Parts: sequence; structure tokens; C-alpha cells
Amino acid sequence: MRSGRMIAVTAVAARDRSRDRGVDVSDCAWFDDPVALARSPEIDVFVELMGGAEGAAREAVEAALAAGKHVVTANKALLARHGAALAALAEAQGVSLNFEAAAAGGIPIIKTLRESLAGNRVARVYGILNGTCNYILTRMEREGLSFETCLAEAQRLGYAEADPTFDIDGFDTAHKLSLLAAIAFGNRIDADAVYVEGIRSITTADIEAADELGYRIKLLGVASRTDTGFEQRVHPTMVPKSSPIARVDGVTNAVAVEADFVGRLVLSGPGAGGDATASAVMSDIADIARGDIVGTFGRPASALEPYRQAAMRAHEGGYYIRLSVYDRPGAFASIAQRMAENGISLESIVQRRRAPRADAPEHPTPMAPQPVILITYDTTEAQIKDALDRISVDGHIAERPQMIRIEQFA
Ligand SMILES: NC(=O)C1=CN([C@@H]2O[C@H](COP(=O)(O)OP(=O)(O)OC[C@H]3O[C@@H](n4cnc5c(N)ncnc54)[C@H](OP(=O)(O)O)[C@@H]3O)[C@@H](O)[C@H]2O)C=CC1
Ligand SMILES: N[C@@H](CCO)C(=O)O
Repeated sequence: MRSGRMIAVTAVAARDRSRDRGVDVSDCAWFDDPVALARSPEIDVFVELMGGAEGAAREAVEAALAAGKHVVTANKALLARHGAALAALAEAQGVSLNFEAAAAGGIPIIKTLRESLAGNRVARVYGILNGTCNYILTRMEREGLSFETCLAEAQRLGYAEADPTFDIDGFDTAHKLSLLAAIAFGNRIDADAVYVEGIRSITTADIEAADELGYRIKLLGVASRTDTGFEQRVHPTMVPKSSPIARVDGVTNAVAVEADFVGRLVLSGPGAGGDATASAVMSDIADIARGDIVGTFGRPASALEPYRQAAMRAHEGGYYIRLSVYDRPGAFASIAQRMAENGISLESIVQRRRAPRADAPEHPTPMAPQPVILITYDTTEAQIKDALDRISVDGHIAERPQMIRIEQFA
């Protein structure tokens, strides 16, 4: 390894000593208790790959730092919750707390933001930060597979979290985004302030409609400076097919940084899986071996500023709306009127006929709901939500409206 020093794994801890892990660890000291390993006088660096914001992971990392050991972790849940306190402890002890693997797997986005872009004022950081979700969306789109089948495969391949709801409900992306935002903007981490929607509500009908309209659907994390504060949001997003991010498929992640001097930088690479994670973990260990100690978030933990959250209702952008509209006179006009009352201009309206089922009656009822797709010009979250609330009350639609934000890239 390119660090100029020998690095040896001397001790390991896990729950099940008898499990075959595909590597020979018989030369390593075995610890049933990771906290005891963290305090062992025989180690210089403690590598935490257990996961979870509390419990063994937190206790062991705190114990290692308190004992003056460098720590490398891939644990975004832990850092999103306790990162500032752990960074302060590392600083006080004069040791590193490195976490390259915690965001976007094998992509070196932590070092890029923290070190390479230190001279830039960052305006926006966004990207596909969860390999599991991108893998699911890609396979649903390409092969028409069910959500459940794709998730099971992502679990089998080792991409998903121990509890995959963190992936599919967007929390894993929110944890990663909050870490990137802390480095990019110098804000205290506040993962609870991230607006989060996951991918459970995305249907093949949405994926097909997006395709016809020139978009693809991706779970994006977006953190940006706005006039009223910092926006941090995670949600399924329609991205123009022509944008680089639309072409990022499978377990691949991509992160874009927009900043004053560098303009736009896009990094892409494997976002999850053993090899990608190992690559990032080893780069953190190599930094420590070389003696490169950099503040966890690129500045003293005490210099991180309180997070000034922009209201999500003030978010501006275009929207994709899918409605299931009863096929009866006046329904269309009523919907268009509600949009107009809320100052929303429509870029397109598409009424899609449901494909007839083999067992459908010869003369279907004229009331049967039909999918209607609306694309709006830029409007605010408050305006669109208000319009959809009113449309729901009017009684012309059969299901809750589907709403997906559209993101434009310069
Ligand atoms: N999977 C991925 O692609 C990526 C994962 N990460 C992060 O890496 C971390 C680990 O993820 P992943 O490898 O998928 O998880 P796994 O569940 O596959 O592995 C967790 C490991 O930690 C050990 N472990 C768990 N709890 C304890 C405990 N109380 N005491 C001792 N050992 C324990 C387990 O031991 P045993 O095997 O005996 O059960 C297992 O070896 C998480 O923070 C995750 O978010 C980050 C980037 C990518
Ligand atoms: N579960 C995570 C692992 C990488 O952080 C993902 O799918 O992206």
C-alpha cells in the first residue's frame, strides 16, 4: 500500500467467531467485545465497521478516541447523530476520525470536499448517494422487475444496510447528505432537519411516464445555499435524460459539487459493496500511516456554525404530478382551474388511457379513473401542495396524487 509504512491487521472483533469470512484471521487476536479491542494497547488505529448510531459502534469509537487511537469508520448513521461530539473528542486527543467510506462508497468525496475544494465557496452538493436505491430503480426501469425482487437482490449482493428501510426510505442518503453539507457549508450536522422521502411510492407507471417525458427517476440528495438558509432534501427526483446524473445506473453513485472557482465537478463510482468500501477504508488508514491528520469536517468542530434551515415550503422547482382522474365531464377543467388559482403554469398535460384488461367489461363505466400526468413550470412547494390538497377535496381523483420534484442542472 502507498503509505510508506507497514500496516498490519493485528486484532479483530465480530459477533460470531466461527463464521467463515473468506479471509484467514487466525493470526489476529480475537475480541468478543469491540470496546475491549478499541482500548487495546496493541493497536494504533481502530476500524469500526459494525454500523448503527448507538450501542457497540458508538461505545467502541468513543473508547478508541478516549484511549488516543485513530479511528476509521464507514458508519454514516453514527456520524450523522454524534459526528460533532466525536470530532471534538478526536481533536482533543490529537487523533484522526476518518470516514471516507461513509458517503458514496468508493468515491473519494469526503477528501475532495474537505481538502481539494477547501478554497471554494460551495453553492450546491447533490447526487445519487445510495447504491441500493439506484440499483432498485435501474432494474425496475430496465427489466420491469418488482420493487421487492430488486431489494432482495441488493441485500444478497451486500449493498443494503442491516435494516434496509434506512436505504429505501431515504435515511441513509440523508445521513450522507448531512455529512457532506457539514463539510461543504461548515454547518453543524443536523440529519433530523433533512427533508426525506424514500422510493417506496415509485411505481412502474411513474417510471414509464418519466421515460416518455424525457426524464429518469433517481433518489437524489441535494444540499444548497438559498437566500433564506440551507436546503437539505432527499427525495425521488425527475432528472432530464440528457443530464450526466441520469446516466448513473445500478449500484453506481455520483456526486456533483457546484462551487465558485471549480464550477461543477462530478465524481461517479461504485457506491456500495465490499470492494468499494474497502477501497475507501484503506485510503483513510493510509492517511493515518503517513501522518496526515486533518480535522474531521475540515475545520475545528467548535467552528461548525448552527444550521440555518430553509423552509421546504419555499423550495422552487418544476413538478411531475400523476393523478388518477374519474373520467367524467368537468374533471379536467376543475383540476386545471385549481392549478391556475394557485398561480401554477402547466408545461404539459398528458391523459393516458389505461391498457384494457383481458377481463375488462365490453362497455366500461364512463366513471373509471384514468391516469393524467401534469408537468408544471417552476413553482413553490407551498403552491403545489395547496393545489393538490384542493384537487383531492374536489373529489375528481380516485387516489392520493403522486408528486415528484424535477431537478434542473445548469
Ligand atoms: N455494505 C456496504 O456496501 C457499505 C456499508 N457501510 C457501512 O459499514 C457498516 C457495516 O455495514 P455492513 O458491512 O454492510 O454490515 P454487516 O452487517 O454485513 O457487517 C457488520 C459486521 O459487524 C459485526 N458486528 C455487528 N455488531 C457487532 C457487535 N455488537 N460486536 C461485534 N461485532 C459486531 C458483525 O459481526 P458478525 O459477522 O459476527 O455478525 C459483522 O461482521 C455500516 O455502518 C454501514 O452503514 C458503508 C459503506 C458501504
Ligand atoms: N446501504 C448503502 C451502503 C453504502 O453506504 C447503499 O446502498 O448505498
